[in-house]
Amino acid sequence: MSKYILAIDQGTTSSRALVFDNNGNTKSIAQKEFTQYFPKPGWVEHDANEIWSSQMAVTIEAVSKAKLHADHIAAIGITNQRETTIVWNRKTGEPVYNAIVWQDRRTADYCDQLIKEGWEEKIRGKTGLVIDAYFVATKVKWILDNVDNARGKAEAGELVFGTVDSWLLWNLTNGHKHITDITNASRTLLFNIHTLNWDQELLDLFKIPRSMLPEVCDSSGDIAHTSGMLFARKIPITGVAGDQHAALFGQMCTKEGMVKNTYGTGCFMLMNIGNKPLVSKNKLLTTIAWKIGNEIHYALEGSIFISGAVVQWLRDGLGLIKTAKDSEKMARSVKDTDGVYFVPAFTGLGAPYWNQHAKGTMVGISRGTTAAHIVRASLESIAFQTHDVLKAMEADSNISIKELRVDGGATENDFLMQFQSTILDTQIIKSKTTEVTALGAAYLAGLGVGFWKDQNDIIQKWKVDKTYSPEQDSNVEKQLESWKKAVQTTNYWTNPN
Ligand SMILES: Nc1ncnc2c1ncn2[C@@H]1O[C@H](COP(=O)(O)OP(=O)(O)O)[C@@H](O)[C@H]1O
Ligand SMILES: O=P(O)(O)OC[C@H](O)CO
Repeated sequence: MSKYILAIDQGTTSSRALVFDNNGNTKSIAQKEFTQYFPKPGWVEHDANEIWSSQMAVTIEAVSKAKLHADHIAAIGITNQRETTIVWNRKTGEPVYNAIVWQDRRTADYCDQLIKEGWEEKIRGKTGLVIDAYFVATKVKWILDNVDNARGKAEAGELVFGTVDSWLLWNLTNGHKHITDITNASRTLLFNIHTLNWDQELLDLFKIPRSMLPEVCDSSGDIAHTSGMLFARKIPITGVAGDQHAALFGQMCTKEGMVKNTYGTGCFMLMNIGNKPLVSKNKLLTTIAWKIGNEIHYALEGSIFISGAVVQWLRDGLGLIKTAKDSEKMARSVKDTDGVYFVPAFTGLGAPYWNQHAKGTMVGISRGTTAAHIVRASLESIAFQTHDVLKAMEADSNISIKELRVDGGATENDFLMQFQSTILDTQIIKSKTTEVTALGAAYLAGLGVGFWKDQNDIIQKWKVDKTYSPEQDSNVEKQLESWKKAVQTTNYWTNPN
């Protein structure tokens, strides 16, 4: 009877739900965009209640579109935008403030202070992360310090915090479970990735009461059940992982050295590094890829904050293109960028540069520069940022990356994928399923409920759509050199000393 897995994919710009069959084929999909709030420059917020209502709406829609009912769903898998932080009232379930989104920079100055105080090495050692406004802890601290009575209530045990997985699980279980999966926990700056526990020294540093913390669960297994509010039957929730971790699993990068890059709003490259948390010497992050029972995998991660979002900006901010797809035609209409380089540091620069205060910088403009050159430079910037992360990853792991598995909205762009392959001198392999993140969550859930026997059962289902191989281009070195100078210019602009 239960022949399908339902995946809930709560992303930065939209909530999605997908139903997958036993072969990993998509039976139905429903998607709803929700409101982005930008209350001040550098601030990005979501309405946590809208996250939940949009997610609930698409979940019901996906099941009904597939002409199924609750009995047909063997299990639910959850995957989510990571680091986005919500604090809510334990009794009423009401958020005390909007969700502070991963892109939000409001705590950048406080992070600078922590760096000055010399916390970098200790925090990296314990959490695998760098000190940056990107992560959760400083966002929770900001809410406790800035929302009326929040700190007092938190200290009295009245408030709880969670990332988006935790918020969805709370609502799906009607407030019965306050849990988070281990991959999401590993993005908080509060979780020790060696001991696999919340770290008291870091909780003290950020002044976050322990009573606010969710319980940490595995990424696959018996995690929770829906409360019966959403669907008549209580459905088991047996898979939960942050979206990039789920995508690594969905790409079946289950062996050490395998790498994927997801080209969505941002770009996130993850390499499976096996069961040892290798600490990066090249400004990458170490994160927990997944934990299933006693089996733990770590990953090296390069987080690029802006990739597909640059194309949205070309469309909505500059009006240079009508649709994201147009960017390809326009980029191809010129033979190169005519010397224009664009560093799209709209929300600071992530890996491997980590400049919290960076702003977008365009260099090399002349009277002959056209919209097409700017569009092309924007697409190329995605590939150049990916190049810098990949090189850092090779240096850290001592592995020469011969194959990069890719997914996400911007992989629809053939120009970008081909350029990427040439710049990296690496094969780019696009998987057949475009919804790899949701599929990864479905796989984790399916394994947790015995829908699939084991990982080998799943590996065979992974299929290639397209492969891009490097083209001969004598300009690559020169372009990389110019890109490097453009990044230096960006850094100089925000930090002239
Ligand atoms: N043909 C295209 N060329 C370049 N970028 C594209 C194209 N199609 C979609 N995108 C970009 O992909 C992103 C959406 O991808 P998606 O994987 O849905 O991201 P997310 O999960 O972060 O919302 C958008 O930022 C959009 O601009
Ligand atoms: O929602 P996405 O796909 O842009 O992913 C966001 C990341 O999880 C942020 O770390």
